[in-house]
Amino acid sequence: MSQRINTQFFDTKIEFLKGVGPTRAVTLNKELKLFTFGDLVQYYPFRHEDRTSFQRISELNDTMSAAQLKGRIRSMTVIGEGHKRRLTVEFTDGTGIVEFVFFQSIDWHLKHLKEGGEYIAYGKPQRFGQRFNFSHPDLETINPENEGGGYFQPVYNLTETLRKKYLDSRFLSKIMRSLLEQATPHFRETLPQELVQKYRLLPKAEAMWGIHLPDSQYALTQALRRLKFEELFYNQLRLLKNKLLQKREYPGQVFGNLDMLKTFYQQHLPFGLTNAQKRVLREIHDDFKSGKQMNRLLQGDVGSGKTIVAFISMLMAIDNGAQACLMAPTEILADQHYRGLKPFCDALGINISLLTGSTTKKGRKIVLPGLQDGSIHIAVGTHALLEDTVQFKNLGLCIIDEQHRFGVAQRAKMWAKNETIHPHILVMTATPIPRTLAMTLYGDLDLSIIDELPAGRKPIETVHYFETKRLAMFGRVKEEIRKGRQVYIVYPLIEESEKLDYNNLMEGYESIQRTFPEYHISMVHGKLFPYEKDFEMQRFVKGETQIMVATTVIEVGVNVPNASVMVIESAERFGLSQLHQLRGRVGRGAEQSYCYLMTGVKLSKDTRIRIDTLCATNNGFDIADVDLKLRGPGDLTGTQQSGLMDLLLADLAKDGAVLKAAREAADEILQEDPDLILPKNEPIRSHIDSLRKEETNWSRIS
Ligand SMILES: Nc1ncnc2c1ncn2[C@@H]1O[C@H](COP(=O)(O)OP(=O)(O)OP(=O)(O)O)[C@@H](O)[C@H]1O
Repeated sequence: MSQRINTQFFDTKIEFLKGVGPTRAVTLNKELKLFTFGDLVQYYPFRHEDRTSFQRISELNDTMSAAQLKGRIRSMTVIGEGHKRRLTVEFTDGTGIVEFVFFQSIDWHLKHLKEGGEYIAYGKPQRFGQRFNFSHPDLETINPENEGGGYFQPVYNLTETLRKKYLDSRFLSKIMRSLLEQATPHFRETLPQELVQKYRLLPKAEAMWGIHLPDSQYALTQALRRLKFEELFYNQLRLLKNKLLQKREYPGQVFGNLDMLKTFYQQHLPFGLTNAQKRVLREIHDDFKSGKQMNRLLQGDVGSGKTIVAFISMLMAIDNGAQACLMAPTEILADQHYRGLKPFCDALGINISLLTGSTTKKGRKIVLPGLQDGSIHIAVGTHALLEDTVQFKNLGLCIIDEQHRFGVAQRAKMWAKNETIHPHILVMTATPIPRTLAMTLYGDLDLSIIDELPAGRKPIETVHYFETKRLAMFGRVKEEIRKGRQVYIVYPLIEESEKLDYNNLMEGYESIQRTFPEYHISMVHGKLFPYEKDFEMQRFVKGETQIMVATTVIEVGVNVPNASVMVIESAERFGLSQLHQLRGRVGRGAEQSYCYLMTGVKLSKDTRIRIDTLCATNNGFDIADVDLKLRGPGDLTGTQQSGLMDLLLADLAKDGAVLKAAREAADEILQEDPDLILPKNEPIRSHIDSLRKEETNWSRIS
């Protein structure tokens, strides 16, 4: 989120800044989209080089990520020709000799560097034989400003054109200094004093100096903390304020009657609910009683029993004269939910129907009128439910399984299916999202977590096998099948190399047929027609086949409790959360289950971490944390574009503590002053005003 500083001073064009002028201004406009003082001052460096002290050549070692030397050029030699040409420079400080190597801008260096001249050099030392070598070090002549070291050099993102024109980080830090000198009296405090004091934050102006030109590591850390806090505070304030508005503006149907639920609970529920399931149901019921429209995210690890929570929530709606729908991301899942819930519905006298892309015209002719006249109580389906032709008499609850496959737009579409009084929305996800991410991504939803697995589940034992040990793995698989268990063998399928993957899958299938001639095998992949998928799936569900060879179509939600082995082929090609999801297809009954990760022999560092993490833990939330660190939030959710995530400074993988504090602060302020009218909150009001000019995200909020 931009941290716009809205005073006239910051609207001044950068060409008027000392050291810039019209020509450079045009380049900066074009290359970095920097037009005004405000743009420039918010162009933050992405790191700082520690130029506080000098190292001696005799002290250099291999572990240093960078070193700063002060010395003299002994000689310069050009070696090679054409594009193999390079310049080597011998440099000494009296304690030893190092070599600088330049592959580019050789002529420029020859012109500007002088043998015998004294310079300060900064770069990464690398040992070559007896000597240390610096590739393209940063060289400066010694002057009164840099002679003693003692400063941090900010490093800005630059383009090639800028570098060619010598508009480099040093240039930017110079103009930044002159800008900050002028700007200091113009910075407005964007946070209320109370917050600045309570969270011991630097004042805005000081933080702006600190992030560009800190005089110590401490000053930099403090500046970053203050600015990240501000960014996250406004991010959370917006989400919480939205939530507040929604609660205020949108009434919800009240579902107070629980008769059907009690009958179900006493007569039909095949197991006792876990405490976590009970707690979550209470949270949902509290929402249903509140008279406000519910918007809740239900997170639960794989196999934690979300479906039954969904069903009981639907019962509450139906018991009170409303209809409910459950939307799943794939036909297989929709079908599974339908088959799983149908017997319960039959026992309770509830009409449930399935609506997917493969529902026939004839089928639709029954389902659509049934939903419209209210005789069908529950619709289970895929995104086919979103179509305009699907109309409900009184949709009271919409449950969306696996939200991240649906967009926010779809959520809104479901919302509009009841114009009189919007349905309650429950979003369920089995991909645990780290708390920090959930707070920013779904910060406007209430959060319920099922953090407990049903009793009697044994943790899945996960083992990594290199391809060379395949036979040993097959041996263990056989053992399990002999005990009467079933096995999944999953192959990756990604679009770019679909054909290749398909061939792999077929080869795998044949080799499995050869290895297990005595057993029956099902195969499911994306090229099958839905009815074929369904047929194969059902053979496995019924236990007619012992092995299911599949691509990731089975990734989410498939529930066959007798399956106790999951073999993941080419595991290096899957992301961590996806591996966890796949593994979650086993361990759903009382038997000990196993997950075998097959990989080639050469593993990258990231793959190693993924495999080790999976072997070490079954906890989806811990896994999500590692995944966030490995992949970053955008990749994890595919929501980089959503606008919710465009954080400039804060890193959700690392700044969890700041985020928590910022959310707490935003929450406290809104509790006390929901409309932000108290005089002490004036800085917030005027900051939002300036943000609103730039960002539509804020425009709804008054
Ligand atoms: N309290 C419970 N005690 C025993 N078994 C339970 C309980 N709750 C659910 N189950 C069973 O656990 C299995 C997994 O439940 P469910 O399919 O709802 O998981 P889930 O949370 O949707 O997980 P996933 O997202 O992996 O599909 C099902 O066979 C279900 O019947």
